[in-house]
Amino acid sequence: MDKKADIGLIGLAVMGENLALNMENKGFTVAVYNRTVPGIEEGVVERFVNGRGKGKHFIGCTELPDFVSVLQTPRKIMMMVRAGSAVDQLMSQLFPLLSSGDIIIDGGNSNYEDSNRRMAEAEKRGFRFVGAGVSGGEFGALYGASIMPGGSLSAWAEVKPILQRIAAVAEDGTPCCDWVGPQGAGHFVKMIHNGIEYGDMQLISEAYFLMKQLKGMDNAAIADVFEHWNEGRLHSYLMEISSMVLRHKDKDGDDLIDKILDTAGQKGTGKWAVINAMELGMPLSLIASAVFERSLSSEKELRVEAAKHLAPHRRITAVDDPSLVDDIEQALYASKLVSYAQGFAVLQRASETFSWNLDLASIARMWRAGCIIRSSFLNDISDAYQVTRKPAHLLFAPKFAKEITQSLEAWKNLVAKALCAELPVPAFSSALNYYLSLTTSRLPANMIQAQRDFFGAHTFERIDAPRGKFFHENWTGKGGSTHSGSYNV
Ligand SMILES: NC(=O)C1=CN([C@@H]2O[C@H](COP(=O)(O)OP(=O)(O)OC[C@H]3O[C@@H](n4cnc5c(N)ncnc54)[C@H](OP(=O)(O)O)[C@@H]3O)[C@@H](O)[C@H]2O)C=CC1
Ligand SMILES: O=C(CO)[C@H](O)[C@H](O)COP(=O)(O)O
Repeated sequence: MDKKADIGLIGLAVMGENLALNMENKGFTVAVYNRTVPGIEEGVVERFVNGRGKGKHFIGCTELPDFVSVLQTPRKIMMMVRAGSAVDQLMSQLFPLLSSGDIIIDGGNSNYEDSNRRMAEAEKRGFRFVGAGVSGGEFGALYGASIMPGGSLSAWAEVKPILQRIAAVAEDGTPCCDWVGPQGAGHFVKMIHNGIEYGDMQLISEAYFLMKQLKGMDNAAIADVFEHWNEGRLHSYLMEISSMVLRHKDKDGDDLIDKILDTAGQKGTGKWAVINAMELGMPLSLIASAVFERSLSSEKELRVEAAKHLAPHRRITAVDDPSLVDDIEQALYASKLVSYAQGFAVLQRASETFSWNLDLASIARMWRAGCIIRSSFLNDISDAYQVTRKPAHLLFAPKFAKEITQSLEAWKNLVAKALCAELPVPAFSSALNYYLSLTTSRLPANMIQAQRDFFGAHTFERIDAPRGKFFHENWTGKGGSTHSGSYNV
């Protein structure tokens, strides 16, 4: 063999295959491996090396020992396989084959807690581990993705020249890949990215639904609006592809969108984002509404039954409302602000809780190109955090504070109109409720505290006593003075 490979890539499905091609195109020699499952998954490596990889600098391997042996040391092995047990299985197959200092990169959508554990397991054996969130889908993988690496810090210098070369490049020339932090920080950041992706997709779907149902617009007219919005502050990849989706015809010349079943799938990262936000005590309510709406959408048969039994007379009549499209634009932008503010607040809390020292401005910069949520708006978020005194909440950044207050009137009207027309807008309304709660200095939580103390002696704080001093009331005169602990979980 003439030359050893600069990097090895395991998993030749859509992401792995395209990342391998991207690496080779940037001048790296890449060893590729995919498992063989007799009778089910055979010949994957041969098909790739003799197909899209033909004549290029690939070393195809069908056995892991061969694959490991053709890599330059310290070895850099990137796995692009299904998250979960497949990653653990591969790592335990690799461990006996590796040498001290070798680096395993997990580029899949792994759970960050698994990455915490895997880094510890790899380091215990003298290896290094990088949990790298990768976003960009098929085309990002091929032409430039957003890559969020974290884990064993000493590995960064080794993997940086490759990961930054295959990353997308933002308009200012910066690669959309930088070191995120220790342990599973890279996968945590990718998880929040995906949660935000869920939120953006749900918001665009609600905008589409309102234009279709409440305004009676056809797909081409909605596509025109999306294209127009894409030239302004709502510019984003998801907005761009949504207009393309709306114009796409099937083989019969019909709009394909109208023939797609209304049940959304999900592979877990949105759900994890919400679970982990809850663990951290953070309100990620817009993303939660997007996850739950996907779950409800998948209950198609139940919804059809419910529509028949509970709302048999519902008829949505299109209204001639000249301001509706503008109101939707304002509601969409304001809701998007809420969603990103919530997502970044979770990142901030995770950074403090796990001592990760996340750089929020750098994370926003990494998401400006290559990834699914890429948009010009991320420049504004990066600017908001690139100041000496960071805002305690993204919505306090002067630009966003001004924009969200200016949108409030249209946003309220839109949500009210949608609900009065019996059209569901879970993300628009969740965002509005969050904004209203956030800006209400006295919420009715005093009632909840009183109820908790009444039934379980859970104690409460008083407005006329210092914070942290807890009281218990003998509400009925029949209880004792013993109270429960005042901890929060
Ligand atoms: N698709 C996308 O847009 C994106 C995906 N990702 C993540 O990248 C990773 C790869 O995704 P994608 O390309 O979509 O494909 P899949 O998520 O469908 O993963 C398929 C790959 O995993 C391999 N695999 C599955 N089980 C095992 C196992 N037990 N041992 C070894 N290999 C196994 C498959 O091998 P085989 O062919 O033999 O079945 C195949 O190479 C996933 O973690 C995904 O979440 C990240 C960003 C975007
Ligand atoms: O990571 C991604 C994009 O960033 C993947 O495409 C992911 O599969 C999307 O999530 P879901 O399948 O749950 O919609």
